[in-house]
Amino acid sequence: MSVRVVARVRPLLKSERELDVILSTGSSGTSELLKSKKGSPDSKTPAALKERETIVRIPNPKNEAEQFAFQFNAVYGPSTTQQEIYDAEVAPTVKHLFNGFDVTIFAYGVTGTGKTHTMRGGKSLADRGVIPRLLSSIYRRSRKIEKDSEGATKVEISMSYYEIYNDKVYDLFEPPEKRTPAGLPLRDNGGKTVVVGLTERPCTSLKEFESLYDQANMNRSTSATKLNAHSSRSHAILCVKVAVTTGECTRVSTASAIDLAGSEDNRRTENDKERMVESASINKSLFVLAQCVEAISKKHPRIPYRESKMTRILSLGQNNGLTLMILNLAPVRAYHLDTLSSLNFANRTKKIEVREVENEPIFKGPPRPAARPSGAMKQRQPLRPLTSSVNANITVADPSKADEKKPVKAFYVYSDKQPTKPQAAVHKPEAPKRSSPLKRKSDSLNAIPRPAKSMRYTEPDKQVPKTHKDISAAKIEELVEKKVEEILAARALDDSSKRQAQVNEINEQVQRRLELLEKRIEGTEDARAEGLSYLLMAKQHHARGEDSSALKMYKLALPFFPHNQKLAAKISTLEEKIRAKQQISNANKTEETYERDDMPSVKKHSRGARARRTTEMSDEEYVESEAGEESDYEDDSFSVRSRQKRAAGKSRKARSSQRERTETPSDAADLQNSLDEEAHSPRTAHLLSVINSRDVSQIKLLKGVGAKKAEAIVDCLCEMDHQMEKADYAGREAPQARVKSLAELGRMKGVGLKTVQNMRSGVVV
Ligand SMILES: Nc1ncnc2c1ncn2[C@@H]1O[C@H](COP(=O)(O)OP(=O)(O)OP(=O)(O)O)[C@@H](O)[C@H]1O
Repeated sequence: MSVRVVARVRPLLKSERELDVILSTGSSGTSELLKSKKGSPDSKTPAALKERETIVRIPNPKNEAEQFAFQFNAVYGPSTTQQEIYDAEVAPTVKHLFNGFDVTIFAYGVTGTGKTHTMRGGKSLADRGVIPRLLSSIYRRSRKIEKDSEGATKVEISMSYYEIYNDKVYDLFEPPEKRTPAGLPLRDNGGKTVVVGLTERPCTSLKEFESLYDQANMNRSTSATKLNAHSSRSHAILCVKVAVTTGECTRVSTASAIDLAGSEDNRRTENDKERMVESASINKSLFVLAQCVEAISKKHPRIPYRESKMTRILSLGQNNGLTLMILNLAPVRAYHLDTLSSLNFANRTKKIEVREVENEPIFKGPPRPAARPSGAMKQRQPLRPLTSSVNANITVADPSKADEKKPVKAFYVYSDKQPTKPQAAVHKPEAPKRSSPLKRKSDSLNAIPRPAKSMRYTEPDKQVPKTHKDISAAKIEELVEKKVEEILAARALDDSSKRQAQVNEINEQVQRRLELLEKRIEGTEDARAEGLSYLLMAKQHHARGEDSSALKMYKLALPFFPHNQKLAAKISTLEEKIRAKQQISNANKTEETYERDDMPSVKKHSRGARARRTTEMSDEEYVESEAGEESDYEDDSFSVRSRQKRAAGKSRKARSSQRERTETPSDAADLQNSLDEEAHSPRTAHLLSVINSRDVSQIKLLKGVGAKKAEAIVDCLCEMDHQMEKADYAGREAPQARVKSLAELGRMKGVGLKTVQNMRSGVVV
């Protein structure tokens, strides 16, 4: 069965106009624009909705007269309520979940198109999204099953909730302070990707779920961006495990509800540095997802799942069960290109075939008292060698026949007649034993032999006594126990302890090697992500015409892609461009100097006066406002003259503004002194670090600094680099120039001491 893809078009937001609606639905003859406003139901009644549209139309951006049509399993218009979309798309999957099928529901779309609204929804009953409604149905069905079976069937529900933020996995049931910088590792386990060390919380009622879920959502990374006041900065994955136990047979299935972060066009978001890094990571993972979908639909032998944690976890086309994708769309022109690319992505996704495989039931001994943990107890994913091993052999789920089958299956588990097939013991759904991250079928080209599992399997004396205890009540377990004891005794006779020590040693070595390998792989992935984020930032600087910053970013990206000729070419082109710009500006400066030297009013200045002039005249505001006036040339006497003018009391207004802008030598010295005193305060350190970051978006946030001044500062830093390279490094690449003191900052072109003080006063540490 292929992935079911439905589109949901959100209503217009307050800031959007009906005029800008470009999406329509229906066949070409009867196509109707999707433009109802939030809260104003359009002409469609719920009954009409049952006929369900399946086509979305969007104009060709290059030729508006033409339209592209995309067909999905269903299309929901702006007036569709949360209840309607749940009833039509999600409710039917609940019965499959209880029949042992895994269900995956994910929302995909550009930022601000309604993914979180669809998945989580609002607080009111009517606004509740897919997730709370799904949980409500699960609890209702559980109670019904338990009641109908008069207690013979028990349903246990537990859940884990985590986010993938900047390509790192964090447990949302844990407070952010407990997070480690590297996040939680992933492992492949029996064909499924599992997160190691994730908290799994038992959850017995809807109320309990709601409080857990709300609390966990507070740990989720969200921020305001220009396009969405509550933008999700991470992909959030909620896994609800449903275990239905009848007698000794347990069937476990999982519903995964995924709220993906939305792709972002950073030319529109105006993101700052931190948001930009998040955005780069979000865009990268969505790009990899698109590549995976493309590779699957084109039947490529290699699907690049491993290139991002999100795609590894989502494993589209690899997971069994039912998969539903809700494509969220905004109806307006501002999203035109993004919507088109989402529609193309969804169009490819709908062709992906998923195996509709039912999870096999797990055969257990009598339920243990600890099987249903209560309260907020933290339950790590358990190791269950027996259940999984038995599970691997079971074909009949009928509990009445279970007794007949048990001895044979249990015997299989611990018999040493089949030591060459250790996989049976390892292929269990919930035992997160270490396994190679290179295991996936699609990555088989890169796969390396993995002796680890067989080594682990041959540790019977570590596993068996625990399992003995677990199954000692049943007759069959006595048989198994006996058999195991016989085997152990035989091994003991055979100097088994010596062998065991060897096995342990090898096992540890293998484990260490695997860890090293994983670290190396994860390290490479992290490095690549970092490199990509530099590239993205470089592109964004470039697009804004900030060539110097773009060049810096490209240079920072270079070590991550050392053999990328395109990147090297880009860097040298930019260098050329900047050099040419500098030559032009130098030439202009020289011309200006000549002109000034030629002027009769220009006097030779004393050293102190010249320094003062630099200080006074370097303040950009001052230079701008006084441009063309006499002060340009009469600086040495300027402050004295202005005092004289003040005394004469002429044109007070004009002078008072001039007074504000003009520093007397002693004012400048005071200012300089106070800045020197503050030279090593945390505030100064922070200010200098912002300046030295060369990040225009950060610098422009400083008090009294606008975009232009910020860019001028970065340009000035780049010019300093250039001068250092020329003067001290004979044209070789020099380390980045840094501003080391406030005085130095004040000397920069277009800054000035007053500006520095202004900037500094606005810094909060
Ligand atoms: N079907 C809808 N009905 C009413 N309001 C909606 C609907 N869909 C989205 N909205 C509103 O649109 C805004 C953006 O929605 P939401 O935060 O869910 O977007 P998102 O796709 O999750 O964005 P991001 O990827 O940035 O997290 C919110 O104010 C939300 O209330």
